[in-house]
Amino acid sequence: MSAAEPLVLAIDQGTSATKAILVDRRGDIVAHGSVPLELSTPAPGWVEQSAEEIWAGCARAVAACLDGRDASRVAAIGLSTQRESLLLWDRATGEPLSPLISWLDKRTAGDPALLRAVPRAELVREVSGLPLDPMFSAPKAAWLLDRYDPDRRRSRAGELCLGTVDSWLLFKLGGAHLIEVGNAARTQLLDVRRCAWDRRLTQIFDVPLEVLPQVVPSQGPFPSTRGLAPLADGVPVTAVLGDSHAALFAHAGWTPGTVKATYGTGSSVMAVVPSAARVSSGLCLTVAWQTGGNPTWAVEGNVRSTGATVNWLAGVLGRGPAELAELAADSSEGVVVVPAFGGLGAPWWDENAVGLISGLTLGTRAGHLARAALESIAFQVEDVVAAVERETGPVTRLLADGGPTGNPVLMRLQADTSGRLVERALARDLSALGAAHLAGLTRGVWDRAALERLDRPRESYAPGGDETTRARRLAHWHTAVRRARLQPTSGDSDLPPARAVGVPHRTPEPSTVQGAS
Ligand SMILES: O=P(O)(O)OC[C@H](O)CO
Repeated sequence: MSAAEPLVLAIDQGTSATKAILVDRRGDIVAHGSVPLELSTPAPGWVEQSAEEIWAGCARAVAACLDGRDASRVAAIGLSTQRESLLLWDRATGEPLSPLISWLDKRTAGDPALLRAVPRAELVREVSGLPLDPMFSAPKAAWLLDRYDPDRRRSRAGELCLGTVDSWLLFKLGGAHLIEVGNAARTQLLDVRRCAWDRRLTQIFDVPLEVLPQVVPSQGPFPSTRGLAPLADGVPVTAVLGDSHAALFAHAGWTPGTVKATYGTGSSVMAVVPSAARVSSGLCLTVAWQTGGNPTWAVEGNVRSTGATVNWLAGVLGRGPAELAELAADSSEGVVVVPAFGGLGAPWWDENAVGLISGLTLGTRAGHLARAALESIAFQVEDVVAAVERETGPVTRLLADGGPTGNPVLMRLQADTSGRLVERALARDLSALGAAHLAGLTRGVWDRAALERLDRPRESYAPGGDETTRARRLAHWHTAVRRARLQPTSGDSDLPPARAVGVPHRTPEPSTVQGAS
């Protein structure tokens, strides 16, 4: 390393792009690089990405970020990655045998790999902290092995490697087959309390232990860089975090009581909890990170469609997503959009919920629909925050990050809908920043006190309106959610059948998850 002030490089490998940032000792982002990433949808419900393209994208993002910079000043590297997505590769050749099956992929809904776990759903949930859902890695692992190693012979012989994106990048960097514990906690194969693979879960999904990576704490040890020009080989990777976990870390959400919401295609609401006690059925229990030997647990609720709803409606109306906020009327005039495009995630976890628009009249205009689409984001996030509040106690402020938070209409709506102070992070790329913060901490670029003091600029939105109006609006939303979750009765036999059933979840009744509403 040169004598000049050290810099930390962070790579955020996400679903739609790979970003790299360079962070100085004050915590300021001094350079960026970004490379878009393709998704392919070869069959209905299938979503794949190319593992080699992901690796190439990381290299290009790093090169773009370091362009014109002194690469020898990079003292440490942090990785933040999309989670749950999974691929299979050959250990000896390092060649991917499969594409990366995205977390968005629903191919395992109704597949034997997932259905054989249904009778053990309660055990799976208790041990892994996660409800059965095609989003998580375990059913993807079973699906991949059923195709590429049906008798599991090559898996048991140690010839194959299953891995999430962090595993893949670490393998490409240093040849070791590892997974960071927070990412492992999202596979549904980990005992979330012991932070170790669980034999009952691996048996349920028929995934031999030999094909799984070694679970490593969030500060490593990880391999150093190799082949990531213009970096010299040997720069240490000193932090790996799941992207949602990394955003919570960047918000300084290290203690119970701080709740963050990351807005993107979907949204993740997450908060650290004091212990790994059982959580309510609407939320997931996960490992936020493991530093200094101790795991920190968090509860998380994933909303499937937030930014995606805006993109969808903008497309339908022939507008750009940014125009939708300008188009939005001051009121939806009773129109409610329930964006259950692929069922509903937290806190409902209902595969069979259908997307709907309710409250249409002959007076409904595009502006009312635009308003209702934005409101659906605020309502869904609030449903999860209310569930988190039941686990952690009063939540008076909500820390927000992600692209859609740049929309002031949405942020004001969130504050008014939630009745909580919303504080939006002004820094871009919070997931990358969180990985940089932890990597710099591990490497001694800053100590804990200096990390706490780093500037975290925010913009605040105080809640407006009164409690009665808030409760009435939420009740109206929940009525529409109940309609979206309504199943046809046998008397509706002249109607087309409900779409293919995924996994029957035990879902909470609206009345039990509305909480304060
Ligand atoms: O790639 P993102 O930022 O949409 O995040 C994906 C999540 O990690 C999926 O759980």
